[in-house]
Amino acid sequence: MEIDKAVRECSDRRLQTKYKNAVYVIERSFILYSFEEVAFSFNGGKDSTVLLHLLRAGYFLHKKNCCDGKPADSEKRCPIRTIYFENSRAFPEIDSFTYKMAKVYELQLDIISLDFKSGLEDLARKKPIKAIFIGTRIGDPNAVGQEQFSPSSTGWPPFMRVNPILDWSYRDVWAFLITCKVPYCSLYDQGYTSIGSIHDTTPNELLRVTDSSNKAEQFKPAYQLSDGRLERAGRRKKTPLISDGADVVVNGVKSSPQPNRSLVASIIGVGDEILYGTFEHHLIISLCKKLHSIGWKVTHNAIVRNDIDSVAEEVELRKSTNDLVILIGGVGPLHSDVTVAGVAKSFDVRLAPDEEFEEHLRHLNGIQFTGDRNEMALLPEGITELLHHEMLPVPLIKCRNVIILSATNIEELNAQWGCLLELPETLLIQLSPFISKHLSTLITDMEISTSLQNLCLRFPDVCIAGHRKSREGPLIISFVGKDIARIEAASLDLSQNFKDGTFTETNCE
Ligand SMILES: Cc1cc2nc3c(=O)[nH]c(=O)nc-3n(C[C@H](O)[C@H](O)[C@H](O)COP(=O)(O)O)c2cc1C
Ligand SMILES: Nc1ncnc2c1ncn2[C@@H]1O[C@H](COP(=O)(O)OP(=O)(O)OP(=O)(O)O)[C@@H](O)[C@H]1O
Ligand SMILES: [Mg+2]
Repeated sequence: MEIDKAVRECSDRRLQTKYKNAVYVIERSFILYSFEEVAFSFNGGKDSTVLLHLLRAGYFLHKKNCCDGKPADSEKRCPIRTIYFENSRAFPEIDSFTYKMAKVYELQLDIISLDFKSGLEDLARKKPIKAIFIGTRIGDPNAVGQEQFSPSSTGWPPFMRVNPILDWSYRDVWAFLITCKVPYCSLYDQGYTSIGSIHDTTPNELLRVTDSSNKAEQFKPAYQLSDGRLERAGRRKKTPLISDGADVVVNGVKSSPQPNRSLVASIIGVGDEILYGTFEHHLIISLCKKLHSIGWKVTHNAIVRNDIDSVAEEVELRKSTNDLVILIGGVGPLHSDVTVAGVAKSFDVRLAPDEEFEEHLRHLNGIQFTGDRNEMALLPEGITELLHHEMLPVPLIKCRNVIILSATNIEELNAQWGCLLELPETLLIQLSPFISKHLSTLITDMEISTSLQNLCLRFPDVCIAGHRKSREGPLIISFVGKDIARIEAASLDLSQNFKDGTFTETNCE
């Protein structure tokens, strides 16, 4: 069988292991379920193309091993029931590739023109389907919590989702397609790295090449994307990020601005040593200043213990009410480094080995891990995005709207912050900056308190605060906001309640 032979004869040990495991899952499924009870969910994408050829190999080997040594009637033919959910938003190239493959390999194609759930309900009524092969891979948004055999979710018709390539990486997918020299949809040679609908998919910007001679813009083929974590960079996010007026560019697509919205962040420092008072956390203060300088509001700072539950609780609390949560501290190989585990727990996912991250760590430390795996390379499964930048020795970890910084000193923090600002996927959009005005006065707190209270009610959009550096020194009233006219109006309003000369403008805070 040509697929089996190509993989067995190649020198890629890792691909051989992945292939062996996937074919094992497929062969066992053919034993567990009769041929009429299984279906293949095929949509012409790269992952389902890999699965198509694994199914062909698995079907052939199953026939050979289980049917009294009688091989399948043809190496090519794989008459498995194949379901394709067709819709008008699919790329024509995907449609035609799907139909072509179905013809070449004699798949029993069922074209379904309903949404996934209704289509599967309809299928369950008409056919005795018990298991469906799907090309889901860890890292796909819907892979969270899935195993190689995962029953369908509550509310869906009952069937087993069989995910033979769940643990395959982007690199494994391309290694397989190229090693086996099988055809794949032409869009992947035009820079598309993951394909959704015509409305939300563009070529991956990371593959763009500009030919300076004729100004033609081209894209390298998908298999040349070196960092598989960015395979979905050409897929537009379903919920565009919010902005406070400037154009927001998400994956190269401009979205309309939402004036006067602001973005909020929380910072969580992890470390018993900070709570004991033996270590001052200058990094958190510095992060506050950095966020403020790009127009973000910091709503909450917390210091938590080096304890998985303490981290998880705090992240859980902050992630739903903030646009971004930044964690700092508790990252590394020590027993007390529990930040990553805490983040996984807060999202209710397990930690799983991340081969790409492991390679970065190995490269950095030259470590030969003694155990099976390096514990530092265990990352929250299905929700982790590695943030790569040429200035970062190891990528930073992002899980949805939570970013984990590994900086231990101010120099490292400055470097990591600089990189975050340059990476579009960090969510750190630069907003219009905050403007502040400070008035200094020698009147007492008692004399000014009522006026300030009323002022706050009239100007809820301006942050008005008073502080003094010493009991005897002047009181400084600060006005902070984004609208200079409102800040001026608030400070004028206050001055008008007192006699001339009561306030002087000052630069110092
Ligand atoms: C054959 C098949 C079975 C699916 N089974 C489930 C399921 O059991 N539970 C579920 O929540 N979604 C299920 N889905 C939906 C997918 O998880 C996912 O929502 C879908 O692929 C849409 O992905 P997209 O939003 O990236 O297009 C299934 C999809 C297919 C094609
Ligand atoms: N329209 C569809 N019809 C049938 N199966 C589908 C459809 N859309 C998704 N699937 C199933 O879900 C799997 C995962 O889809 P996904 O889009 O992540 O991968 P892909 O389309 O194979 O490759 P790519 O990531 O490059 O788009 C597919 O491999 C296929 O099994
Ligand atoms: Mg796809």
